[in-house]
Amino acid sequence: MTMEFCEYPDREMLALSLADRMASQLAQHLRANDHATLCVPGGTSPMPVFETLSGADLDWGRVTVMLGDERWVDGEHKRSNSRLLRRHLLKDKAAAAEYIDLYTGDPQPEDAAEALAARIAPHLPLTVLLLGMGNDMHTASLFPGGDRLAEALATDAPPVMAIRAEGAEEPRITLTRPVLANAINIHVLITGPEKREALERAARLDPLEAPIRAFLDAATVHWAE
Ligand SMILES: O=C1O[C@H](COP(=O)(O)O)[C@@H](O)[C@H](O)[C@H]1O
Repeated sequence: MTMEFCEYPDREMLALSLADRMASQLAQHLRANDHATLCVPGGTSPMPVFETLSGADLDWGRVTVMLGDERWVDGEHKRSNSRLLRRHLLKDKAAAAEYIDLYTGDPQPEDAAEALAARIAPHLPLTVLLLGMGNDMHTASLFPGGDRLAEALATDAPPVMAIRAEGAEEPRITLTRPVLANAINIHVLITGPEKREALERAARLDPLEAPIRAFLDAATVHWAE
């Protein structure tokens, strides 16, 4: 499989079109299955997609939503990915979705990884996965230089792992390569020239240097200036 690249005239068009595509994939899955799982990134880029998706006409009561990674901070902290999700996605029609919060309140993410793996297991494979990417080519919390990156990128990695990296401000919890790469539909959302250049560079590198690389062959990349 090779990466599909979609370029949009502006960020608004990107958000509308990507949200529509993700909603269609979830709806199609729900026509043949009882449940669907939507996995999304944190950070700032996906906000407009969330805003549109939250109003999508879907049977949200049969959809489980989770993040691909979380910063180990309280749910009300300004850097919490869950906080962003609650404000921009889990509202309107999407308020009916089940949400699996990766932040458990345990002192360290290591304390929570095993229980989280058991919690997400019945919801796999992910039906629709949206990934973001940092300028350093990290995706989810798979950071270049992360203390357990090689383990998290291994094909036999545990589904959920704690990870620490210089580029991350706080300890993280992340879904790992086997869970992410096994998603039925994979989308990558990036905006701006710097991220486009980083993505093009990542395509020529090893996942250990550019973790997003691990998912590109099966992904549709969505980009706007
Ligand atoms: O720290 C994170 O960063 C990436 C990219 O975020 P953005 O703000 O540049 O869009 C995000 O995909 C990841 O989920 C998040 O934890």
